[in-house]
Amino acid sequence: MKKKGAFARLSTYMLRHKLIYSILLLVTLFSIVLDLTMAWFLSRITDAAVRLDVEAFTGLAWFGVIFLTVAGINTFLSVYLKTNISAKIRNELRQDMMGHTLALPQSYFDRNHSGDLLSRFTNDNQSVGEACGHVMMDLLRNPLLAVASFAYLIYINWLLALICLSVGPLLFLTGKIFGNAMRANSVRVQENMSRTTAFLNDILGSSMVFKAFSIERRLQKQYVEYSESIASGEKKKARIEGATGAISSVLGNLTFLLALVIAGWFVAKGSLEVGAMIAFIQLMNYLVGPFSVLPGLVASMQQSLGAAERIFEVMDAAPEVEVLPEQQMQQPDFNVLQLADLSFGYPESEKQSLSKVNLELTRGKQMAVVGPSGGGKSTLFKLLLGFYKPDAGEISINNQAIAGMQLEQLRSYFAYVPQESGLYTGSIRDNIGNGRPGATEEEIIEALRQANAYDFVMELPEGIHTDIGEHGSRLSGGQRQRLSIARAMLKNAPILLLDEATAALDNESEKMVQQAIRKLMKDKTTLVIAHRLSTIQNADIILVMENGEIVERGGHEELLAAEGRYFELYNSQLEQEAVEEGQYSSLGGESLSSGGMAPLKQETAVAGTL
Ligand SMILES: Nc1ncnc2c1ncn2[C@@H]1O[C@H](COP(=O)(O)OP(=O)(O)OP(=O)(O)O)[C@@H](O)[C@H]1O
Repeated sequence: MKKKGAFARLSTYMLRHKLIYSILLLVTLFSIVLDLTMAWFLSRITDAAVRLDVEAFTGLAWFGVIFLTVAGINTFLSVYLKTNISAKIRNELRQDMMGHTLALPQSYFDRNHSGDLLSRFTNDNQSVGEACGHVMMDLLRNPLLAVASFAYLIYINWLLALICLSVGPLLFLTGKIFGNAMRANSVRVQENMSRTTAFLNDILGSSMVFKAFSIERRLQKQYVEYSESIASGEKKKARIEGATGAISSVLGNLTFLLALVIAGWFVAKGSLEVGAMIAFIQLMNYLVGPFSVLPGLVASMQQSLGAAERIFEVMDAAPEVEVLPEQQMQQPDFNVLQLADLSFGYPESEKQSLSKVNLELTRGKQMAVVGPSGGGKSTLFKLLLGFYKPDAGEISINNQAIAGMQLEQLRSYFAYVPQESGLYTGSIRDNIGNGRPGATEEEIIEALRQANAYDFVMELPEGIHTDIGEHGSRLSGGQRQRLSIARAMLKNAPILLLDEATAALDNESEKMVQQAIRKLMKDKTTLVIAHRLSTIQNADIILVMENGEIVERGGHEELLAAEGRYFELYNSQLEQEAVEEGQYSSLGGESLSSGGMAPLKQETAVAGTL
């Protein structure tokens, strides 16, 4: 039933190309006429030869030339149109799928592996394209060819025709049995391919990790397993195809010999001409051939419908927006952001990640959220940006609940600097330009200046047009962060959401990043997740989050004086940094970064305040 659904859905794409399909249908029907004409032509040549009719050969030769030319043109049209229609439908499906994927909520991306999605965009898309072109037209052509050939055979000699037809069901049965086995196997191969793509996606995107941990051998071993599972499926496919081919060919040859013997007998008896016998043999191939290819085609179609289902599964996933958002050009006014009794647990988790969170952030204030890992800090940001909806409680901006806002309107209040810089392959200009569409080169350069990124960008071979590689891999961690900050600067939204990177940067780089952050925070309302408490001592209010709850709040001095959770965190960080600094000193105080070793954190907790 599901398969039918997939076919009906696919038909809506096919119906958009009625004209091409109509021409393709005519070309296909004409190819059948040409096949029958070929049988007729062979019989004429044979008869002329048997009758020693030399004169007839001139006309037949001309006919042959025209026939071959027409057949050639028809074959060209058929192949071209089938490939063309496949390409068109694949293109439309890809675009629709991308449009939908971009509209999917964050929860979808959290649940599904990007490699699996990738395989739907590529392998499944290709399989569906083939179904809409070659497979479908061959499914139409083969039965029609068999019927037309059978009619012609009956016209020549009905008894012989019926004898030949009797082998058809046998061939069909063979094809069906093996077709089922083939389908089950190809589903397994497809699943294995999808798992392998996901695996490749993970490891090829993190080459530094597998190198640093020296897990190449383990990955190779794991990949060998994946690759072997695909190969074993393909070997099984070869066995099934081999067996189908062998049985089909034995049955086909048997039919051929049978027809030859019987037709020869009719010729010897004088009730069939030699030319008719030749035509008969040719037609018989047209009659029997489809019986052996049809089950394979049906299996192929079913496999493609399985692929279509996987594509439609993505398109059926509930989007978070009906229409892809437009980037807002106008800065909205902002006065106050409020969270009232906000509670939230991730859909697949029983744990509450946020529990009755209350806060108020007014214009121009700087608020910092600190706390142990897993406390709920990033989750808070995800809810603010509308990636997830709260289970209870409310978020409001300017006293308007965000639940009633368009997502693009909500997101226009925030400039987000994520922990991972979130840069794309492409030029620096394009990446920073994502902050505001249509930004001029001067504006981009100004943003780079403010983010302390201008100098290093100008030193790159092509300046702002330099390609930064996958996720900015050709840049240092600090450079990536500064570009991410420049992008947020360009957006110039009223509230800055800054998820401070936990990655250790060398001193110089960190100073540059901190300066950039300070500029970014100037005159801005800021909500910052801070991992280094030293960076937030000037914040107007500090919230300590633990187990999804705000367990303490207040100014830096106030919280230290209270000697509570913040005090503990602060002291433990001081101790840790003192230990690290001790380690650094014991190494002779040389520049670790210049010595080629991993940089240790050297600053004390009070340094580098914002
Ligand atoms: N997509 C998810 N699905 C299920 N649980 C999640 C998901 N993301 C986070 N969690 C859980 O929610 C809780 C809060 O996580 P969150 O990422 O908000 O912590 P955090 O305070 O930002 O931690 P860190 O400082 O390490 O970044 C954790 O227990 C975490 O395991």
